Amino acid sequence: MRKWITQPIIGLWKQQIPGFEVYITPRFADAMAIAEAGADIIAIDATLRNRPNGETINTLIPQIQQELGKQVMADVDTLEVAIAAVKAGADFVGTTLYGYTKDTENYTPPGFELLEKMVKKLEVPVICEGGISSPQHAQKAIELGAYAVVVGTAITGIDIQVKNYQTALMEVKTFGS
Ligand SMILES: CC(=O)N[C@H](C=O)[C@@H](O)[C@H](O)[C@H](O)COP(=O)(O)O
Repeated sequence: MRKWITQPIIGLWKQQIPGFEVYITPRFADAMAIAEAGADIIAIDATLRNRPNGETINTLIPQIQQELGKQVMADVDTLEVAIAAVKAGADFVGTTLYGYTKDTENYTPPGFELLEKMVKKLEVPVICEGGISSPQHAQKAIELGAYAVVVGTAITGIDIQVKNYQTALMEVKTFGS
């Protein structure tokens, strides 16, 4: 992508590491690979859960900024985690993990409530990511003060969308026959 566009790219690397729940850019080594691939902003899981090699957001965020010269987007699930990430130096925070951690498993993205709280409390730009599935959702996020909106599955998840149509139509067929 870097070769074709000049717009800023947010990069991340999902890595499942046995024994750890953190999987979005869990280690500095992962961030390094993303930086080499041409990302301008590196998104990391900024929750306070354990990560490999004893790394923490307090070591990882400054290291990415100082050694790689990249900005950091902190993917968070709660306001407390967002505050800690900003304290550690995060340049952006995102609602990415709202609904995807033990602390938020009873909530469903988009995290508009979290977005509102973060916009009110934090000095850094807040990105609304996760569960944005219509232009109206995106509009609402911006109205609530989001600096930017990330749309994933609703645009790129063609396999999921086809499956949803298939499931819905199978139900009609089963119940209707
Ligand atoms: C929780 C997690 O792992 N989120 C990931 C973040 O990198 C991606 O799988 C999501 O697609 C992205 O956040 C956009 O969300 P949605 O696909 O709902 O628009």
